[in-house]
Amino acid sequence: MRAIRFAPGEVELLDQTKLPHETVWEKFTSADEVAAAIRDMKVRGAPAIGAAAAFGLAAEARRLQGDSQLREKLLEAAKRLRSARPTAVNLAQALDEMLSVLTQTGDDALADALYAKAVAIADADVATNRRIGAFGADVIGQHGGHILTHCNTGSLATVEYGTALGVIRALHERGTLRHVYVDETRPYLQGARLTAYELAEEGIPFDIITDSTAGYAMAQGWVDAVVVGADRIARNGDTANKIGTYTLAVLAQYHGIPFYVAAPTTTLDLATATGRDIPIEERHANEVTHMFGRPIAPIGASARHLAFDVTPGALITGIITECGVAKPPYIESLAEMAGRHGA
Ligand SMILES: CSC[C@@H](O)[C@@H](O)C(=O)COP(=O)(O)O
Repeated sequence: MRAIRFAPGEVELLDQTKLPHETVWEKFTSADEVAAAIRDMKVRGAPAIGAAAAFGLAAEARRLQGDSQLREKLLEAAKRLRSARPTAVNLAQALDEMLSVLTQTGDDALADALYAKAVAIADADVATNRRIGAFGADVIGQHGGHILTHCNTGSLATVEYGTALGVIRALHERGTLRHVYVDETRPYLQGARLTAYELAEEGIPFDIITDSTAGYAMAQGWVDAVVVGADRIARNGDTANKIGTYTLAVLAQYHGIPFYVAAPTTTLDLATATGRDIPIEERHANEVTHMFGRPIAPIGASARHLAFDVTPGALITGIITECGVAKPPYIESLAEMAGRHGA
């Protein structure tokens, strides 16, 4: 399953706000259109927004071909794409990679070179996720086959296969997965709408649970391990991920259940010392007070929608990357993973 299709000068995104009941592809031919799609969460998930932004910038270069201010305009477009969502570092990371092309290529070849770079970013993501899946299945398979996950980290959140959901897919492929508990993930319901959709397509057994059921599920012994994705991982292992992840990690520790993060090394932000320095996106309160455009709270009720929280590295059993599984102390093991990636 893929939610991103591309060709020179355009990128098509499967509108994730409409899944699972409507399958609507939208075509974009400019960076600003893609930035809006990222902001509106038509495409979401850290690696997926990185890849979408890369194709958005490539499309912009083709649209502006022949413009005397091509480079300045591309730099401005990259800024607007970068600010579409602030927490997922993959977005900035993919754009930095794209902009590195500008210094190596003349104007005439820029559109082709940027498109080729975007394709390389997308292809690398798929290969990376397969490796995360294999490392993750090795380590999580030891704990048992009942897994709890949060948000959506699958093919829809990446280019294909997924990170935490890639681990779950790999466990299923090996025949060791027994059951998945899927947090519904208020308020955008990425678990209930998107993860459930992907698991159903694969024939993987699962139950959706409300986010607040996780503690009871753990206390009942239903959960052998938790695996989640990440939007940004600081140098010390502190991990920003979908709001509610921190709560799960605290619950997992209380119940003695291993808690894993699965993420590509492109989600590591070693320039950021701790989770305190990670920018946390706050989205419109309407997303909490309304559902599918209809009010569920008193009109005018005040609300806050923090899209992510930060789980301290101390609560994380291991961070599964495509270069291996980092274990505490993360200051050392994450630097080693980044080094292996660069090697
Ligand atoms: C492989 S996706 C990893 C994370 O991006 C994912 O867990 C998550 O928090 C997504 O948040 P979203 O707000 O849906 O973009």
